[in-house]
Amino acid sequence: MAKKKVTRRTLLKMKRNQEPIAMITAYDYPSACLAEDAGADILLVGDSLGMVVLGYDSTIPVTLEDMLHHTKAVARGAGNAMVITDLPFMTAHLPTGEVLRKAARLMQEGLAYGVKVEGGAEIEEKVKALTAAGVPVMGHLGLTPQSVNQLGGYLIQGKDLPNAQRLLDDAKRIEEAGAFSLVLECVPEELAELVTKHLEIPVIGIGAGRYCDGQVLVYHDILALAGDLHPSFVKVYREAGKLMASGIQEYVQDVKNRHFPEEKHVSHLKEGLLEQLHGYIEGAQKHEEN
Ligand SMILES: Nc1nc(=O)c2c([nH]1)NC[C@@H]1CN(c3ccc(C(=O)N[C@@H](CCC(=O)O)C(=O)O)cc3)CN21
Ligand SMILES: CC(C)C(=O)C(=O)O
Ligand SMILES: [Mg+2]
Repeated sequence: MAKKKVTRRTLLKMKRNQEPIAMITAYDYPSACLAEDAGADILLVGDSLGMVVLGYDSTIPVTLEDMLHHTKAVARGAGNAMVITDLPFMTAHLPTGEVLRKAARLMQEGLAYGVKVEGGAEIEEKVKALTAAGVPVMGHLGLTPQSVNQLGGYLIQGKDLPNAQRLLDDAKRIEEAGAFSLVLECVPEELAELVTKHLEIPVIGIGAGRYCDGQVLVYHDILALAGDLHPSFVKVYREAGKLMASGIQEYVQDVKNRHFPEEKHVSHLKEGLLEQLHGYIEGAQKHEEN
């Protein structure tokens, strides 16, 4: 577990000291407890939960109510780690009052520390408004999965000069709008390094190479727990999915073969009680006959 409550100041200090920031997604109480106990600095309640937990094939259908439900559970498992929740699809493009109200619900009801918002210049004013209202904002640039239908797939971003320049400009604008950190997803390592050096706020990469201030991966990806998605930036640390599948298969077979439950899993009636119950049943049957 991180020694002290992680705040935006902790993360700034880590960047200055070149101490890597470890972030991982968490979606419920047990995943939050495991990540917290492992010493993760930030738990991200990512809208990827739509794909790895709720079974949708993108993050687009995920609602604020979904995010709230999972954020509450994660907050109960988080000790010192910072809990950040994704604003779901379209939220940041609503009128400012509505954006503030939704962010407020994630903090007041969900107990999130702050929110993460996908986008650049087009959401700059919303980042300013959130920041002014006391909502810590984490930006998210590069591959922004909520725009998958617009982007044409989960593709590496910022590969040519105009797109790389736009990413650099967006990053600076999001920082200047008040964001306390930035996620950079699926961009070439050299570009991510430039952004990281260019910004004062911590940059946390996913598929963005080795030179960001921190890294984030999806919980289910590092444990090979789910999904048809196998992004090339993922490192599988444990084949937990296989372990779980074999355990569940064994249980089902044990039930069908009557190998479960065994004597040690059962309780028994006290001496004599069974005979009394037999007598009771016989008495009831006689009563019915009469
Ligand atoms: N399980 C999971 N892990 C994630 O990292 C993740 C989600 N779900 N859902 C929401 C988004 C979608 N993400 C993705 C999904 C696929 C790729 C992917 O396969 N990318 C190709 C790059 C293709 C190219 O441009 O060359 C890759 O090979 O990594 C990347 C990010 C990241 N997020
Ligand atoms: C992959 C991370 C950055 C994310 O946004 C999510 O999990 O939803
Ligand atoms: Mg997300």
